Amino acid sequence: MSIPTSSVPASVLQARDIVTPAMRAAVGRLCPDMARIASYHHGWTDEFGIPASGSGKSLRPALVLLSAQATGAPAEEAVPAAVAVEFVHNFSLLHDDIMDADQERRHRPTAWTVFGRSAAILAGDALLIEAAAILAEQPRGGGAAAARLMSDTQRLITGQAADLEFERRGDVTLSECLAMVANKTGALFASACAVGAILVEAPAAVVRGLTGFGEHLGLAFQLVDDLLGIWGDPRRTGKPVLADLRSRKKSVPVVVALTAGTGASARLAELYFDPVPLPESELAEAATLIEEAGGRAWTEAEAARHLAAALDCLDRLALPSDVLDNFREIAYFVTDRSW
Ligand SMILES: CC(C)=CCC/C(C)=C/CC/C(C)=C/COP(=O)(O)OP(=O)(O)O
Repeated sequence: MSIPTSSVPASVLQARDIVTPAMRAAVGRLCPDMARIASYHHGWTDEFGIPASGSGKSLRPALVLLSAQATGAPAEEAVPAAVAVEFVHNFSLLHDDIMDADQERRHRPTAWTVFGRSAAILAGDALLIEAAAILAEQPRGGGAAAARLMSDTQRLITGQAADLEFERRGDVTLSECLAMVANKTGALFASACAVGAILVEAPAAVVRGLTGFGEHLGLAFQLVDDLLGIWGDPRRTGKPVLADLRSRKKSVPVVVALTAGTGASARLAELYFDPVPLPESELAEAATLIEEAGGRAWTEAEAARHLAAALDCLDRLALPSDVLDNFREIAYFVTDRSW
Protein backbone atom coordinates (compact mmCIF):
# COMPACT_ATOMS: atom_id res chain seq x y z
CA MET A 1 0.00 0.00 0.00
CA SER A 2 1.17 3.56 -0.57
CA ILE A 3 -0.39 7.01 -0.28
CA PRO A 4 -3.82 7.15 -1.91
CA THR A 5 -3.52 9.74 -4.69
CA SER A 6 -6.89 11.20 -3.68
CA SER A 7 -5.39 12.48 -0.41
CA VAL A 8 -2.41 14.23 -2.04
CA PRO A 9 -3.00 17.98 -2.51
CA ALA A 10 -3.71 18.92 -6.13
CA SER A 11 -0.83 21.43 -6.06
CA VAL A 12 1.59 18.58 -5.25
CA LEU A 13 0.27 16.37 -8.07
CA GLN A 14 0.45 19.32 -10.48
CA ALA A 15 4.02 20.09 -9.39
CA ARG A 16 5.00 16.47 -10.04
CA ASP A 17 3.54 16.68 -13.55
CA ILE A 18 5.26 19.99 -14.29
CA VAL A 19 8.65 19.15 -12.81
CA THR A 20 9.10 15.48 -13.81
CA PRO A 21 9.82 16.13 -17.53
CA ALA A 22 12.43 18.76 -16.57
CA MET A 23 14.01 16.34 -14.08
CA ARG A 24 14.16 13.62 -16.69
CA ALA A 25 15.79 16.01 -19.17
CA ALA A 26 18.35 17.02 -16.55
CA VAL A 27 19.08 13.39 -15.62
CA GLY A 28 19.59 12.76 -19.34
CA ARG A 29 22.62 15.06 -19.19
CA LEU A 30 24.38 12.73 -16.73
CA CYS A 31 26.55 9.88 -17.99
CA PRO A 32 24.45 6.81 -18.89
CA ASP A 33 25.33 4.78 -15.76
CA MET A 34 24.40 7.63 -13.42
CA ALA A 35 21.27 8.47 -15.42
CA ARG A 36 20.11 4.84 -15.04
CA ILE A 37 20.52 4.85 -11.25
CA ALA A 38 18.91 8.28 -10.88
CA SER A 39 15.95 7.15 -13.02
CA TYR A 40 15.51 4.04 -10.88
CA HIS A 41 15.74 6.04 -7.66
CA HIS A 42 13.22 8.63 -8.87
CA GLY A 43 10.84 5.84 -9.86
CA TRP A 44 10.25 6.64 -13.50
CA THR A 45 7.98 3.89 -14.56
CA ASP A 46 8.69 3.03 -18.18
CA GLU A 47 12.36 2.18 -17.66
CA PHE A 48 12.02 -0.24 -14.74
CA GLY A 49 8.36 -1.23 -14.58
CA ILE A 50 7.98 0.61 -11.26
CA PRO A 51 4.38 1.52 -10.38
CA ALA A 52 3.56 5.24 -10.21
CA SER A 53 3.28 4.91 -6.42
CA GLY A 54 7.01 4.16 -6.42
CA SER A 55 8.10 7.75 -7.00
CA GLY A 56 8.55 10.31 -4.22
CA LYS A 57 5.77 12.60 -3.03
CA SER A 58 7.26 15.73 -4.73
CA LEU A 59 6.55 17.88 -1.67
CA ARG A 60 9.60 20.06 -2.12
CA PRO A 61 9.00 20.81 -5.85
CA ALA A 62 5.45 21.85 -4.95
CA LEU A 63 6.76 24.25 -2.29
CA VAL A 64 9.29 25.70 -4.75
CA LEU A 65 6.64 26.40 -7.41
CA LEU A 66 4.31 27.95 -4.83
CA SER A 67 7.11 30.16 -3.50
CA ALA A 68 7.49 31.70 -6.98
CA GLN A 69 3.70 32.06 -7.33
CA ALA A 70 3.66 33.77 -3.94
CA THR A 71 5.23 36.76 -5.67
CA GLY A 72 2.86 36.65 -8.64
CA ALA A 73 5.29 34.86 -10.98
CA PRO A 74 4.13 31.88 -13.07
CA ALA A 75 5.06 28.47 -11.59
CA GLU A 76 6.97 27.59 -14.77
CA GLU A 77 9.62 30.22 -13.99
CA ALA A 78 10.64 28.27 -10.90
CA VAL A 79 10.92 24.83 -12.53
CA PRO A 80 14.77 24.85 -12.54
CA ALA A 81 14.72 25.60 -8.80
CA ALA A 82 12.22 22.79 -8.18
CA VAL A 83 14.42 20.34 -10.09
CA ALA A 84 17.50 21.48 -8.16
CA VAL A 85 15.85 21.10 -4.73
CA GLU A 86 14.44 17.67 -5.57
CA PHE A 87 17.87 16.56 -6.83
CA VAL A 88 19.46 17.61 -3.53
CA HIS A 89 16.72 15.69 -1.69
CA ASN A 90 17.37 12.60 -3.81
CA PHE A 91 21.15 12.91 -3.37
CA SER A 92 20.53 12.84 0.40
CA LEU A 93 18.23 9.80 0.22
CA LEU A 94 20.63 7.82 -2.00
CA HIS A 95 23.46 8.42 0.46
CA ASP A 96 21.30 8.02 3.58
CA ASP A 97 20.12 4.57 2.47
CA ILE A 98 23.74 3.44 2.18
CA MET A 99 24.71 4.93 5.56
CA ASP A 100 21.73 3.25 7.26
CA ALA A 101 22.01 0.04 5.17
CA ASP A 102 18.29 0.47 4.41
CA GLN A 103 16.92 -2.21 2.07
CA GLU A 104 13.69 -0.54 1.02
CA ARG A 105 12.73 2.97 -0.16
CA ARG A 106 9.54 4.05 -1.88
CA HIS A 107 8.19 0.48 -1.67
CA ARG A 108 11.02 -1.14 -3.63
CA PRO A 109 14.68 -2.17 -3.09
CA THR A 110 17.01 0.77 -2.42
CA ALA A 111 19.28 1.85 -5.28
CA TRP A 112 22.48 0.66 -3.58
CA THR A 113 21.09 -2.87 -3.18
CA VAL A 114 20.37 -2.94 -6.93
CA PHE A 115 23.42 -1.11 -8.36
CA GLY A 116 26.02 -1.42 -5.58
CA ARG A 117 27.22 1.06 -2.98
CA SER A 118 29.91 2.80 -5.03
CA ALA A 119 27.67 3.48 -8.02
CA ALA A 120 24.83 4.74 -5.78
CA ILE A 121 27.23 7.11 -3.97
CA LEU A 122 28.36 8.50 -7.34
CA ALA A 123 24.77 8.88 -8.54
CA GLY A 124 24.01 10.97 -5.42
CA ASP A 125 27.12 13.07 -6.08
CA ALA A 126 26.08 13.56 -9.72
CA LEU A 127 22.62 14.81 -8.68
CA LEU A 128 24.10 17.22 -6.15
CA ILE A 129 26.48 18.75 -8.68
CA GLU A 130 23.72 18.94 -11.30
CA ALA A 131 21.48 20.76 -8.80
CA ALA A 132 24.08 23.50 -8.31
CA ALA A 133 24.78 23.70 -12.06
CA ILE A 134 21.10 24.01 -13.03
CA LEU A 135 20.62 26.99 -10.73
CA ALA A 136 23.95 28.66 -11.46
CA GLU A 137 23.18 28.72 -15.19
CA GLN A 138 19.86 30.57 -14.75
CA PRO A 139 20.23 34.13 -16.09
CA ARG A 140 18.00 35.79 -13.45
CA GLY A 141 18.50 35.13 -9.71
CA GLY A 142 20.33 31.87 -10.44
CA GLY A 143 23.58 32.66 -8.63
CA ALA A 144 21.78 33.76 -5.46
CA ALA A 145 19.46 30.74 -5.58
CA ALA A 146 22.41 28.35 -6.04
CA ALA A 147 24.28 29.92 -3.12
CA ARG A 148 21.19 29.61 -0.94
CA LEU A 149 20.54 25.97 -1.86
CA MET A 150 24.16 24.97 -1.34
CA SER A 151 24.37 26.66 2.07
CA ASP A 152 21.19 24.85 3.14
CA THR A 153 22.69 21.61 1.80
CA GLN A 154 25.67 22.25 4.07
CA ARG A 155 23.20 22.37 6.99
CA LEU A 156 21.63 19.13 5.76
CA ILE A 157 25.07 17.49 5.90
CA THR A 158 25.71 18.98 9.36
CA GLY A 159 22.42 17.48 10.57
CA GLN A 160 23.20 14.09 9.07
CA ALA A 161 26.69 14.12 10.65
CA ALA A 162 25.11 14.82 14.05
CA ASP A 163 22.54 12.06 13.53
CA LEU A 164 25.32 9.55 12.83
CA GLU A 165 27.40 10.77 15.76
CA PHE A 166 24.42 10.45 18.13
CA GLU A 167 24.25 6.70 17.35
CA ARG A 168 27.57 6.32 19.22
CA ARG A 169 26.63 8.56 22.18
CA GLY A 170 24.50 7.88 25.25
CA ASP A 171 24.23 11.47 26.48
CA VAL A 172 22.45 13.27 23.62
CA THR A 173 20.43 16.20 24.96
CA LEU A 174 17.01 17.24 23.64
CA SER A 175 18.36 20.57 22.44
CA GLU A 176 21.15 18.84 20.48
CA CYS A 177 18.56 16.50 19.00
CA LEU A 178 16.26 19.36 17.95
CA ALA A 179 19.18 21.24 16.38
CA MET A 180 20.02 18.07 14.43
CA VAL A 181 16.42 17.85 13.16
CA ALA A 182 16.38 21.53 12.15
CA ASN A 183 19.54 20.99 10.10
CA LYS A 184 18.70 17.58 8.69
CA THR A 185 15.19 18.39 7.46
CA GLY A 186 14.27 22.00 8.31
CA ALA A 187 17.06 23.37 6.10
CA LEU A 188 15.92 21.75 2.83
CA PHE A 189 12.26 22.65 3.43
CA ALA A 190 13.41 26.22 4.11
CA SER A 191 15.35 26.17 0.85
CA ALA A 192 12.36 24.73 -1.02
CA CYS A 193 10.31 27.70 0.17
CA ALA A 194 13.05 30.25 -0.56
CA VAL A 195 14.75 29.38 -3.85
CA GLY A 196 11.70 29.68 -6.12
CA ALA A 197 11.15 33.18 -4.75
CA ILE A 198 14.86 34.04 -5.01
CA LEU A 199 14.93 32.86 -8.63
CA VAL A 200 12.13 35.27 -9.56
CA GLU A 201 13.87 38.03 -7.57
CA ALA A 202 11.22 38.40 -4.85
CA PRO A 203 11.67 41.10 -2.18
CA ALA A 204 13.87 40.04 0.76
CA ALA A 205 10.99 40.27 3.26
CA VAL A 206 8.92 37.76 1.26
CA VAL A 207 11.89 35.38 1.00
CA ARG A 208 12.40 35.67 4.79
CA GLY A 209 8.74 34.92 5.55
CA LEU A 210 8.65 31.93 3.19
CA THR A 211 11.92 30.66 4.67
CA GLY A 212 10.44 30.77 8.18
CA PHE A 213 7.39 28.86 6.97
CA GLY A 214 9.59 26.20 5.36
CA GLU A 215 11.88 25.81 8.36
CA HIS A 216 8.97 25.28 10.79
CA LEU A 217 7.19 22.99 8.35
CA GLY A 218 10.35 20.90 7.89
CA LEU A 219 10.68 20.52 11.66
CA ALA A 220 7.04 19.47 11.98
CA PHE A 221 7.51 17.05 9.05
CA GLN A 222 10.57 15.41 10.62
CA LEU A 223 8.91 15.12 14.05
CA VAL A 224 5.97 13.35 12.41
CA ASP A 225 8.47 11.18 10.50
CA ASP A 226 10.15 10.26 13.80
CA LEU A 227 6.74 9.24 15.20
CA LEU A 228 6.02 7.15 12.09
CA GLY A 229 9.48 5.53 12.38
CA ILE A 230 8.24 3.96 15.64
CA TRP A 231 4.46 3.80 15.41
CA GLY A 232 3.82 4.08 11.64
CA ASP A 233 2.20 1.40 9.50
CA PRO A 234 5.02 -0.10 7.36
CA ARG A 235 2.58 -0.67 4.48
CA ARG A 236 2.13 3.09 4.33
CA THR A 237 5.59 4.34 5.33
CA GLY A 238 7.47 1.85 3.11
CA LYS A 239 9.87 1.29 6.05
CA PRO A 240 10.07 -1.91 8.13
CA VAL A 241 8.19 -1.75 11.45
CA LEU A 242 10.21 -0.29 14.37
CA ALA A 243 13.11 0.36 11.95
CA ASP A 244 14.38 3.41 13.86
CA LEU A 245 14.49 1.48 17.15
CA ARG A 246 16.26 -1.49 15.57
CA SER A 247 19.07 0.84 14.45
CA ARG A 248 18.87 2.60 17.86
CA LYS A 249 18.31 6.00 16.26
CA LYS A 250 18.32 8.92 18.72
CA SER A 251 15.16 10.37 17.23
CA VAL A 252 13.23 13.03 19.13
CA PRO A 253 10.69 10.69 20.85
CA VAL A 254 13.57 8.47 22.00
CA VAL A 255 15.67 11.35 23.38
CA VAL A 256 12.65 12.87 25.15
CA ALA A 257 11.97 9.49 26.79
CA LEU A 258 15.62 8.78 27.66
CA THR A 259 15.98 12.18 29.34
CA ALA A 260 12.62 12.17 31.18
CA GLY A 261 14.08 10.70 34.38
CA THR A 262 11.26 8.19 34.93
CA GLY A 263 11.34 4.44 35.64
CA ALA A 264 10.44 3.86 31.99
CA SER A 265 13.45 6.04 30.97
CA ALA A 266 15.81 3.87 33.02
CA ARG A 267 14.49 0.60 31.53
CA LEU A 268 14.61 2.13 28.02
CA ALA A 269 18.26 3.09 28.58
CA GLU A 270 19.05 -0.51 29.62
CA LEU A 271 17.55 -1.81 26.38
CA TYR A 272 18.89 0.94 24.15
CA PHE A 273 22.48 0.82 25.35
CA ASP A 274 22.75 -2.99 25.46
CA PRO A 275 25.39 -3.84 22.80
CA VAL A 276 23.52 -7.03 21.82
CA PRO A 277 20.96 -6.49 18.97
CA LEU A 278 17.47 -6.19 20.44
CA PRO A 279 15.08 -9.10 19.77
CA GLU A 280 11.70 -8.17 18.25
CA SER A 281 9.92 -8.50 21.64
CA GLU A 282 12.27 -5.93 23.20
CA LEU A 283 11.80 -3.55 20.26
CA ALA A 284 8.07 -3.56 20.99
CA GLU A 285 8.82 -3.06 24.70
CA ALA A 286 11.09 -0.09 23.83
CA ALA A 287 8.24 1.50 21.85
CA THR A 288 5.92 1.10 24.86
CA LEU A 289 8.53 2.57 27.23
CA ILE A 290 9.02 5.59 24.95
CA GLU A 291 5.28 6.20 25.10
CA GLU A 292 5.16 5.71 28.90
CA ALA A 293 8.04 8.15 29.39
CA GLY A 294 6.17 10.81 27.41
CA GLY A 295 8.24 10.71 24.19
CA ARG A 296 5.24 10.26 21.92
CA ALA A 297 3.02 12.94 23.47
CA TRP A 298 5.86 15.50 23.65
CA THR A 299 6.83 14.96 20.01
CA GLU A 300 3.20 15.22 18.86
CA ALA A 301 2.80 18.51 20.75
CA GLU A 302 6.08 19.87 19.35
CA ALA A 303 5.04 18.95 15.78
CA ALA A 304 1.73 20.79 16.34
CA ARG A 305 3.63 23.82 17.72
CA HIS A 306 5.84 23.99 14.60
CA LEU A 307 2.83 23.59 12.32
CA ALA A 308 1.17 26.55 14.06
CA ALA A 309 4.39 28.60 13.80
CA ALA A 310 4.65 27.74 10.09
CA LEU A 311 1.07 28.88 9.45
CA ASP A 312 1.75 32.04 11.43
CA CYS A 313 4.69 32.89 9.11
CA LEU A 314 2.33 32.54 6.13
CA ASP A 315 -0.33 34.73 7.70
CA ARG A 316 2.19 37.56 8.05
CA LEU A 317 2.72 37.60 4.26
CA ALA A 318 0.14 39.18 1.96
CA LEU A 319 -0.09 36.15 -0.33
CA PRO A 320 -2.59 35.62 -3.17
CA SER A 321 -5.44 33.61 -1.61
CA ASP A 322 -5.05 30.57 -3.91
CA VAL A 323 -1.33 30.35 -3.10
CA LEU A 324 -2.04 30.70 0.63
CA ASP A 325 -4.65 27.92 0.46
CA ASN A 326 -2.24 25.63 -1.40
CA PHE A 327 0.58 26.23 1.12
CA ARG A 328 -1.85 25.54 3.99
CA GLU A 329 -3.12 22.36 2.37
CA ILE A 330 0.45 21.03 2.00
CA ALA A 331 1.22 21.97 5.61
CA TYR A 332 -1.75 19.92 6.87
CA PHE A 333 -0.97 17.10 4.47
CA VAL A 334 2.61 16.62 5.69
CA THR A 335 1.76 16.86 9.37
CA ASP A 336 -1.38 14.71 9.38
CA ARG A 337 0.18 11.65 7.81
CA SER A 338 -2.62 9.29 8.67
CA TRP A 339 -3.01 8.45 4.98
C1 LIG B 1 23.57 14.25 3.60
C2 LIG B 1 22.57 13.23 3.92
C3 LIG B 1 22.88 11.84 3.58
C4 LIG B 1 21.43 13.63 4.51
C5 LIG B 1 20.28 12.74 4.81
C6 LIG B 1 19.21 13.56 5.45
C7 LIG B 1 17.91 12.83 5.53
C8 LIG B 1 17.78 11.44 5.01
C9 LIG B 1 16.88 13.44 6.07
C10 LIG B 1 15.55 12.79 6.17
C11 LIG B 1 14.52 13.65 5.55
C12 LIG B 1 13.30 12.85 5.21
C13 LIG B 1 12.40 12.45 6.31
C14 LIG B 1 13.10 12.49 3.96
C15 LIG B 1 11.89 11.82 3.42
O1 LIG B 1 11.21 12.81 2.65
P1 LIG B 1 9.91 12.50 1.82
O2 LIG B 1 8.98 11.71 2.66
O3 LIG B 1 9.43 13.77 1.25
O4 LIG B 1 10.47 11.54 0.68
P2 LIG B 1 9.85 11.19 -0.76
O5 LIG B 1 10.54 12.08 -1.74
O6 LIG B 1 10.24 9.75 -0.97
O7 LIG B 1 8.38 11.38 -0.72
